[in-house]
Amino acid sequence: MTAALDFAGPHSVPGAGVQLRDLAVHYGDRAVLHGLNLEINPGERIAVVGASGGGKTTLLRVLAGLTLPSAGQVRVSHTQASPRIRVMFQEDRLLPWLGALDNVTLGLPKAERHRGEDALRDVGLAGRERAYPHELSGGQRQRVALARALAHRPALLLLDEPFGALDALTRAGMHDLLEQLLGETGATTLLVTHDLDEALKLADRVLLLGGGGVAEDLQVTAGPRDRVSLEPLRQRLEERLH
Ligand SMILES: Nc1ncnc2c1ncn2[C@@H]1O[C@H](COP(=O)(O)OP(=O)(O)OP(=O)(O)O)[C@@H](O)[C@H]1O
Repeated sequence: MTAALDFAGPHSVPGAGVQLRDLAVHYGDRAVLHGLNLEINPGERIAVVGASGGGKTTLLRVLAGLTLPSAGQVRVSHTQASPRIRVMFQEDRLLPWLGALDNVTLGLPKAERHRGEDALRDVGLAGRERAYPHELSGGQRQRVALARALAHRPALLLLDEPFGALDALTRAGMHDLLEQLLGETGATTLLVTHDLDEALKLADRVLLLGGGGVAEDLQVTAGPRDRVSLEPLRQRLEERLH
């Protein structure tokens, strides 16, 4: 009998720490990010919000190693020499010619492929291992993408508007699922979102990007995450956003 979450529990990988010092990213002569300093503790769950074009995706891409900074330092520290970093995008980015299970285990070392079925079960897709992406709904495809990210046991999990293309109901279900699964992994998580409710539900700390750097760095206090308790935080973020 395997544990409910094979990628969690005593064998889960601890989260990575992240340090950014004086980070700058220029596109041509335009500085999208500049003088950005940020420290993320291992296992923290961060949401990044901010005006459109403010550099949220750029920050995520720098952490993923997909965009090279123009200046500054990026450090991802971990007990392992090469901590795994996984990214989940708004589009599922599944390979259409592979079934769900093969999509999840793609790129996993042979000895770790057994985790694929457990991961699919944990996202509610037991029995759909052989289904091709075109046979699944948008929400189910994002579940496969989530299973794929988690089956790799990342030390750093980067989520770029992962539910942005889903309808409200499916999205709410994905929030519950992600909240549960993140609680069971040690991964440090950075979620880029336009949705303040999503940010306040899933994160311990919300960063508002603005003016090229971190304009607000707000801790989401422990306790019930109901609308009333979160209202002051939400208002502060709303004011800064508009
Ligand atoms: N590869 C690129 N080349 C040139 N400009 C780019 C490139 N990638 C992003 N930009 C520009 O940099 C700015 C920041 O983009 P980024 O996608 O990081 O912002 P964002 O905060 O994620 O925006 P949104 O909320 O709309 O997704 C935008 O003006 C964008 O057009």
